[in-house]
Amino acid sequence: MRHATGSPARTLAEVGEFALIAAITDGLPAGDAVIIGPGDDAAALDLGSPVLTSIDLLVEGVHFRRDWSDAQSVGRKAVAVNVADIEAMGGTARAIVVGFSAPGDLAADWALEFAAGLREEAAYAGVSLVGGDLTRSTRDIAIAVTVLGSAAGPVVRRSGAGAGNVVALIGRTGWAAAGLTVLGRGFRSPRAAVDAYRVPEVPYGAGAVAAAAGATAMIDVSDGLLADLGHLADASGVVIDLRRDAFEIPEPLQVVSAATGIDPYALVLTGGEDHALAATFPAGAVIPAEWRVIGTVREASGSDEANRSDEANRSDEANGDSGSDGSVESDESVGESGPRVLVDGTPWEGATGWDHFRPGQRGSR
Ligand SMILES: Nc1ncnc2c1ncn2[C@@H]1O[C@H](COP(=O)(O)OP(=O)(O)O)[C@@H](O)[C@H]1O
Ligand SMILES: Cc1ncc(C[n+]2csc(CCOP(=O)(O)OP(=O)(O)O)c2C)c(N)n1
Ligand SMILES: [Mg+2]
Repeated sequence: MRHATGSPARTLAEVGEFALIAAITDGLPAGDAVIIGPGDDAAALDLGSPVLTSIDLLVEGVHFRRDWSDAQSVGRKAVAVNVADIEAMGGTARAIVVGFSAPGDLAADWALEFAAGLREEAAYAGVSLVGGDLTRSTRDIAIAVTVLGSAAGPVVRRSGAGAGNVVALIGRTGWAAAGLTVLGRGFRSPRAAVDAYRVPEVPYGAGAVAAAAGATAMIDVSDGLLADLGHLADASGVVIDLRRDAFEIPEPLQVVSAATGIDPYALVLTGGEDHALAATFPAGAVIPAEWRVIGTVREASGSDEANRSDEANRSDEANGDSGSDGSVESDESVGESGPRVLVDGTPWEGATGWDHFRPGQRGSR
């Protein structure tokens, strides 16, 4: 793609908006859902129905840093985190539109490598890039990806979990948080954890398989397993009880835990950004291959119900908010407000996941 913008050292201001659009869209492949791709006032798609759509933003300094992630990884992540939301509905992502905003002095190469990352992950995930928008920003890079998808069967909501269901998980948890933690402390290893932070390994295709297998509720794990299952439990009006011994601590997480003193279970249970899928299935359902049963669903008691939308049971421990001083903040506010997600029958003390506007929760830059 570099040919369209000339020398790699050129800035966006030198390249200009339309040459950059041309460089991004030149020769883009289009899937069979695409009627009109980039280049007109809107794209046209034939998705059948229903159409699933979702958007996620990636903001420099909040979701990524240019010194921690290369542009191609940021492009791949921008696609992956969005496709994960369609997976979590039991659907199949078909198309994305991408908003990209960057300062004029950004190296054009960064934008082109970002676009290459978009293409790479889009091809891998089976989605077509059908449009977008470019603007200049005053300082930081911001990316907004909207994804469109279709569902062959009924869509799987967060609200369908019932007492007696089993809870199952596919994909990794804790890896990205482990990577973010070490990057926050100035290290680049273990490499597998840092790579997981840069680009999540989304279990593409697993959402539709879970839907076909009768999943009653589903969510992707962006903020942290306990936090996201809390959203699902909240929407379903149930309590989820996880079994700690259902979780193995993979080797890179053992290394990060040993080096930092962070509880490896805090990483696995509360670390965000791996975009695993968590779903509930009826008791006795055949759980699809590669899903691991991690817990059960039970009825909310009266006091649980009264506190249905109370999210006091959360904080930020495993999301790499270890600060430059290396300290880990925790939240003691679990208590009278019955938490909706338990571990071995007990409320989790402290971190359940990431909350952008929580005091002390921040992306560093
Ligand atoms: N600015 C907004 N306007 C309308 N809906 C929003 C906005 N922000 C979030 N939502 C909706 O709130 C729900 C939860 O958002 P979020 O936690 O970001 O979901 P996810 O983790 O799946 O990306 C989603 O249905 C999302 O579409
Ligand atoms: C530089 C940097 N600091 C901190 C983080 C950690 N972080 C940022 S957002 C986030 C949670 C997931 O992002 P969000 O925008 O909430 O995704 P959504 O739930 O909407 O899918 C985490 C763990 C990061 N990825 N990069
Ligand atoms: Mg979101």
